[in-house]
Amino acid sequence: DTGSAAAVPINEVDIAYVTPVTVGTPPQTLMLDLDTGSSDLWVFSSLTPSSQVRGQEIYSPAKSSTSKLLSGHTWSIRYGDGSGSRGTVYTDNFTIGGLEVESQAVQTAQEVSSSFTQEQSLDGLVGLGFSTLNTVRPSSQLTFFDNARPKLDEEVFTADLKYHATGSYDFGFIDRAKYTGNITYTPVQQSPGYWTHSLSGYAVGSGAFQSTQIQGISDTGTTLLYLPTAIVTAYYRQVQGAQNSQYYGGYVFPCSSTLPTFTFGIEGARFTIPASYINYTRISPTSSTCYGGLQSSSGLGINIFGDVALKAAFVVFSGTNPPRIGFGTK
Ligand SMILES: Cc1cc(CN)n(C)n1
Repeated sequence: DTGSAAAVPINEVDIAYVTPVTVGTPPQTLMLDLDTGSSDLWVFSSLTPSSQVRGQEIYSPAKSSTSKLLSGHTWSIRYGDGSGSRGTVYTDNFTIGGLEVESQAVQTAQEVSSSFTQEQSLDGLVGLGFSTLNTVRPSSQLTFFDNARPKLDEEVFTADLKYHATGSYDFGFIDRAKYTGNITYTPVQQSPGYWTHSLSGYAVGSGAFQSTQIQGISDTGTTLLYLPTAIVTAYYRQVQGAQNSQYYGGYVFPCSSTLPTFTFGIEGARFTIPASYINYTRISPTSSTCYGGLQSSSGLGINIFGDVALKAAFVVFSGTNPPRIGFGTK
């Protein structure tokens, strides 16, 4: 089997991407954020207090003839950006792009943090990290990918995220029409549960490529690219008027700046992030100061290859044994 579904940016700066999924019988359609940086599948639901729901679609297990309570099981998750949610668990039929998993653990939110309430276009997340990260207790649950794996033509899923446009997620096949040349693969270290791998180096603009191993996680649920401070300062040194602002919590610069591109390496391959992806957003709608799509990872304890980097490539998440990740030019 295979599946293919859209990845739709939820706002004009691609802060996150959502994908239509269906839960239950008859199917209830929700727009979920497919997140390779976590492993919980959770949804706004009929159990979410109405004071915390602001325009989101909800899953109502009572309206599904195939829902089953996973009795005595709860979950609670906190993301790197401080957002979080918690609740109870049902199993039900779950499909993405025509690919169905029967009896998928669907984590129903009984509480969500304010940033989720404020994001009216996002109805929950589908964790596509390794199932070891799942927070359901007393018994942890499998991700959609792990449940779908036995029926997939190929043990892969791919991400084709786009800048200010709708991209796609595919399951079970690698679509040759979505990239040129070959996919370059590199090993993944699956503990503690992220898609952890290394970049082979970087270049700022037309500068020389610096060969250096940079370990981090490819995380479709994180908006920006977070790298070591030394690399980030070298980048913004090329930008007139750029500064690392305590007030805004990162590098800002005049929106009129000419930004350099940023190139990262995967083994011998090179992928260049256009300057426009790094001119991320105005710090407020009428401001002429802009916030960068490349920021320092020093506060995070981990480097994160988020959407700003991933949307510059066609990415293959391979669940083979051992797992690996592949990047193709598009
Ligand atoms: C909701 C959410 C998901 C992620 C990335 N895994 N972050 C940083 N926030």
